[in-house]
Amino acid sequence: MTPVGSYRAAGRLAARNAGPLQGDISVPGDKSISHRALILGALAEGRTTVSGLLESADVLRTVAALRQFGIDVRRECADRWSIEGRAWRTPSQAIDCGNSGTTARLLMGAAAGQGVGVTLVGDSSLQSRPMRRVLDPLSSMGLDADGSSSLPVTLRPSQLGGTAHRLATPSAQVKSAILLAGLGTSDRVEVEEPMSCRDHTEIMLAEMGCEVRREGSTLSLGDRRRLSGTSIDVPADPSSAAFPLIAACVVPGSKVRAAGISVNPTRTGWIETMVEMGARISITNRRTVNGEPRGDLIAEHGPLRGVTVPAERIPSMVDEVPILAIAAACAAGRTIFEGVGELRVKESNRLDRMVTGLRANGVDAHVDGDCLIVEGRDRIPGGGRIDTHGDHRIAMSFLVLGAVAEAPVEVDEVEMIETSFPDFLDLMAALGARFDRPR
Ligand SMILES: O=C(O)C1=C[C@@H](OP(=O)(O)O)[C@@H](O)[C@H](O)C1
Ligand SMILES: C=C(OP(=O)(O)O)C(=O)O
Repeated sequence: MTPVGSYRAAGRLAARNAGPLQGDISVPGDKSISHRALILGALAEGRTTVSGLLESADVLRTVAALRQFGIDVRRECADRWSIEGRAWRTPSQAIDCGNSGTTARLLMGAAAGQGVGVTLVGDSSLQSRPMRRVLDPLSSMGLDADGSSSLPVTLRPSQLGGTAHRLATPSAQVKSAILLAGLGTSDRVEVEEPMSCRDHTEIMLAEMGCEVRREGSTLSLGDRRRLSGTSIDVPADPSSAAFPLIAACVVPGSKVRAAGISVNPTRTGWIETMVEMGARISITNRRTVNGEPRGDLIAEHGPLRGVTVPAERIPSMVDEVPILAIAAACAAGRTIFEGVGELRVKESNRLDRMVTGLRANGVDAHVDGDCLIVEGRDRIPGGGRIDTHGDHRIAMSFLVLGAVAEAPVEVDEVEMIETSFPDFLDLMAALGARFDRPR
């Protein structure tokens, strides 16, 4: 194996156990809040400025898309973006959402509400992800769209009315699409969520002056639906922070600190789960900025035990299940993740990828219905080669496993880590992780 100089290159990469991970890290901005800051800024009257924006491939897809809708979105300087809200224009060409489900689904809602037509396309992974869950409620509001259940999808300019929609799956993307579409009508717009899922859209709508009410599990838009431009500071992404912090929990002798991480309760299911497993993770310096709670996190190595994670908690940790499955592999006893069927329709079938990858590294895991079951071990043999199916969270999860396994763990591709966490490899290397380019 040849040691890697710059970790940002594409291709295969192996991670090997090189001892403790230690240091302070600066985790990039939250992906969900970054998409929303751009889209809501484009829907607002006046100028919105954003600091801490995540400059990852997925978020840059949203930037490019908004420019196609005629919005002036600029990177003013390092760490400051501006968006001048205005009426949206019908784009002259199809919008390529790349690998980003959030871009595709939130833009469907926003474009429908703006009464503009658009064709949305995506990469092969995004083309295989379900879009009916967004198109059905938008159609019930009066959207005229082609009949397809996946991308490419064409929306035609439509005048929307109201809806009272109960989410069939606890999806923040679907909830957000309906609320954004609802900005284009004065009719009653209600969304009922069976389990609470990330609430960044509601929080940011309210911050920008839109009336959003919650009664129990039902959200509704009030009469005031005009947004005013504002300043947004994006907290660091807890879904990205989970990789180095969980790595610190499983690699003996490690201690990692990360400041300014979103600790919005709709995102902290992974911290709750790790703490239940016995992990030494603490949150200090809690504060709220733009209606979003954030705090400083410290994670240290310690013994973990298997737990059962209830289905109701999954929406608050839906993107962290792969890295939590790595923690479960290092825990004493069995961990059961209940109600994780949604992982089948992410960038890859993440249940299948985790089971196959864990087994390739000597860890027993299986799926039973919608449950993922991982049998923890006190030593991880490693030595597996992972076919990531182009999924960033699968690649990062198994590179973390390599930091604790006896033999290196190799992933087939690392380029797509750019979609959510462009600095992941360099940040892990700065903590002491070692990656090699397999010959
Ligand atoms: O709204 C969002 O920003 C997101 C919601 C989640 O998807 P679902 O809405 O499909 O659960 C999550 O997996 C995705 O990474 C980001
Ligand atoms: C599922 C994810 O994102 P998206 O739905 O935006 O593609 C993710 O980042 O894990």
